[in-house]
Amino acid sequence: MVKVAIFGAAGGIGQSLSLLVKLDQNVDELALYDVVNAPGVGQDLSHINTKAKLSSYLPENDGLAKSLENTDIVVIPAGVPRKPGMTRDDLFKINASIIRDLAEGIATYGKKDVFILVISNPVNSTVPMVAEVLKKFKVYNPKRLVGVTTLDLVRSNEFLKQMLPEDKIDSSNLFVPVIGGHSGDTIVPLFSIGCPEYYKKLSTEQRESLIHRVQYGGDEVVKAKKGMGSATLSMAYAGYRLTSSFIKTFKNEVSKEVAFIELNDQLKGAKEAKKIISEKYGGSHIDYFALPLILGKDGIEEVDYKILEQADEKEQEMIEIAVKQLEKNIVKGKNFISGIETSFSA
Ligand SMILES: NC(=O)c1ccc[n+]([C@@H]2O[C@H](COP(=O)([O-])OP(=O)(O)OC[C@H]3O[C@@H](n4cnc5c(N)ncnc54)[C@H](O)[C@@H]3O)[C@@H](O)[C@H]2O)c1
Ligand SMILES: O=C(O)C[C@H](O)C(=O)O
Repeated sequence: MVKVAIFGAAGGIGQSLSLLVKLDQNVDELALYDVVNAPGVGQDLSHINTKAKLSSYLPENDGLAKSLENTDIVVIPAGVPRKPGMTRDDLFKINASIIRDLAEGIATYGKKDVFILVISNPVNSTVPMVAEVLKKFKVYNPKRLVGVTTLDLVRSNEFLKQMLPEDKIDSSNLFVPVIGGHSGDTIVPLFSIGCPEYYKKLSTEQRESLIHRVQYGGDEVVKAKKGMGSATLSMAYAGYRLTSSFIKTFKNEVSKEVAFIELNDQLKGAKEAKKIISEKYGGSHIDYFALPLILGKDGIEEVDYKILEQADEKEQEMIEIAVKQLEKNIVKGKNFISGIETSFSA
């Protein structure tokens, strides 16, 4: 039995992601939760003839608690998206309390071993926030919480293909690790490691333009949508890709993914990653970072820290820049929780 819950299921990402999860034959139950329209979206999806049983909830009548009953995986795309001219950090004001409240709900009503995937921005701050809430409630397991940065990998694969049309690259087969965080300069694509054979072909100008496009790909969509939101369809695809890797762990399948995680000593390779980030890149306070990881039935089984040393010279400079920004984002998320009393009783 695998049950997935989606918080913010009636939104732009939420609806498409719910559709993709409903189509997954490894899912037995899908619970939708939103402050608006979840029953409508749920009714619609419930007509699809796939295995997953649908349920949908609004906050009233203990909706949040019910959506979490026996839930194995919670995916969170709840909150507001950017408008042109905004940074992801500008979303903090509104999304921080939404994410805190949902995390308190998970801590209170969720299974102890639930997997939590956070999509809501700013990811660099919302993930530390969720961890702090779970720590406060003494239910935190660092192997089971990730921030979703998969869209950065998806974009890297696709933008590289678009830059080299003659090579007829199948971008669905590439794996460009994108490390660091999920905003601007904190997004560090490692093309030299993911696809050296193609990266070698690019001029310095092409490399710079490709990296910039990956770092600011989100802005392209925000601009094109002219105030009507940010990436939803590509994000649903990326979010489903990571969600499906978590779903597969219930069939004892192991996957390699990249996600934004706490570099907690309980994770194999995390201590080494922290040491390198501190000594080589000057990030002595960095305890969250997106890195390649192995996912298995207990969640994150291993973190690939070696990649931090394998990056080429330019990429190493980018990691150094990312670390500085990331530090501020992480502290901001943690401080938000430590400064506020919880509203649920533990
Ligand atoms: N991690 C990434 O790569 C990535 C990519 C794209 C978007 N995002 C982020 O995902 C979030 C959602 O984007 P979207 O385009 O789907 O926005 P949206 O406005 O279309 O949908 C958000 C949904 O969240 C719901 N919601 C608000 N408060 C809630 C609460 N307390 N509980 C449950 N649901 C609640 C809203 O009712 C809405 O249906 C944004 O913060 C956006 O920046 C992240
Ligand atoms: O750009 C945004 O605000 C949404 C998302 O983080 C993205 O990368 O598309």
